[in-house]
Amino acid sequence: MQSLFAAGLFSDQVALVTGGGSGIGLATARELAYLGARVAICGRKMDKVEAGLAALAADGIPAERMLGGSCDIREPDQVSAFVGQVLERFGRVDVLVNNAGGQFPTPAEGMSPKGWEAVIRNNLNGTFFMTREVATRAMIPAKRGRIVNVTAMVVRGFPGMSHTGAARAGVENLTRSLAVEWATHGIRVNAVAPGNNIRSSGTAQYGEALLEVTRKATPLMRLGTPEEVARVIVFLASDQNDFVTGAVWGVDGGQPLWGDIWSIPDPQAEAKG
Ligand SMILES: CCCCCCC/C=C/C(=O)SCCNC(=O)CCNC(=O)[C@H](O)C(C)(C)COP(=O)(O)OP(=O)(O)OC[C@H]1O[C@@H](n2cnc3c(N)ncnc32)[C@H](O)[C@@H]1OP(=O)(O)O
Ligand SMILES: NC(=O)C1=CN([C@@H]2O[C@H](COP(=O)(O)OP(=O)(O)OC[C@H]3O[C@@H](n4cnc5c(N)ncnc54)[C@H](OP(=O)(O)O)[C@@H]3O)[C@@H](O)[C@H]2O)C=CC1
Repeated sequence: MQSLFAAGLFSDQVALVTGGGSGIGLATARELAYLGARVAICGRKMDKVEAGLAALAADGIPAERMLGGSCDIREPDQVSAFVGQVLERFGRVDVLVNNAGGQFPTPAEGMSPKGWEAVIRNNLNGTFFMTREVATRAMIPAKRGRIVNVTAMVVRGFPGMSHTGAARAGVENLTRSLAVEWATHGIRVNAVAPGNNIRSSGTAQYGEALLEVTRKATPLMRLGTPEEVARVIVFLASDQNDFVTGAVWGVDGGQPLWGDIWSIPDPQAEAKG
């Protein structure tokens, strides 16, 4: 592979990427590993994690520089066990990419309390549990860390998926709070918000028709790639990013600025006649 970044940028560093078995997480783990990092990836399903490890191996990353494990970020005990495994194997964590997440489309009025809670736990709680664990056990003691949270494009709300809109907005606010609280510990905390227009294993489940709607609502008139998102994550995770913290960077082809991104019934259809 070719990288925008200098070879060896992450030598001697350890990166933990949640949801690193597929999509944006895998593209991020791949680039970090290519640049010299030892990488740890996790997900709920071990087959996905194993496929991710196999993809990294096929790219020439040596087995001793990677670790995969099953970990549901919603479960503090599993988070603690996985971070323990990473520390036992690699001894440190320099970079944490909180990429794991997801939701399901549903109108708010049809959402059950359990459905709401499932998505808040998956995106907001899980991110906090992992972040706190890595910070307290690795980054704060080392007085050094780079955390990048992957959110979503929620500046216009998220009609049709209000649970994830609320959770991602929560993560963005958490990003700002921790950037301040942990500046003194040498930890930078940023977020990357992919547009709802990245072609990945994740968006594949929404189908080509919806992807086409979202492509047409993107000023650049194309879908983005996981690698394009990964590049921004990697910059924010690097020591080249010396003066950016508490920021939320969009990677979205201009999507927040224009167009209907998501086909929900027109809320004003009746009024329009
Ligand atoms: C291309 C066009 C634009 C697309 C924009 C999209 C932008 C974002 C893209 C991405 O995020 S890519 C990543 C994609 N991957 C996913 O989103 C999948 C992630 N989803 C999950 O992992 C799970 O669904 C979940 C959110 C973690 C929930 O799973 P959990 O096991 O906790 O739930 P359950 O215990 O089964 O159910 C709890 C509760 O939630 C309701 N529910 C769960 N799934 C669905 C569903 N698919 N549809 C409707 N409702 C769902 C379920 O009914 C339960 O409630 P009760 O019925 O018991 O009240
Ligand atoms: N692609 C896009 O257009 C957009 C993506 N995003 C966000 O970007 C991130 C990456 O998405 P993308 O690569 O596209 O999709 P993927 O579905 O490929 O990636 C999501 C990854 O997260 C893992 N994951 C999900 N929930 C958990 C959990 N509770 N614990 C541990 N791992 C979990 C999944 O593995 P497993 O199922 O095995 O747990 C999977 O590997 C997600 O947070 C997604 O919501 C946001 C906006 C747009």
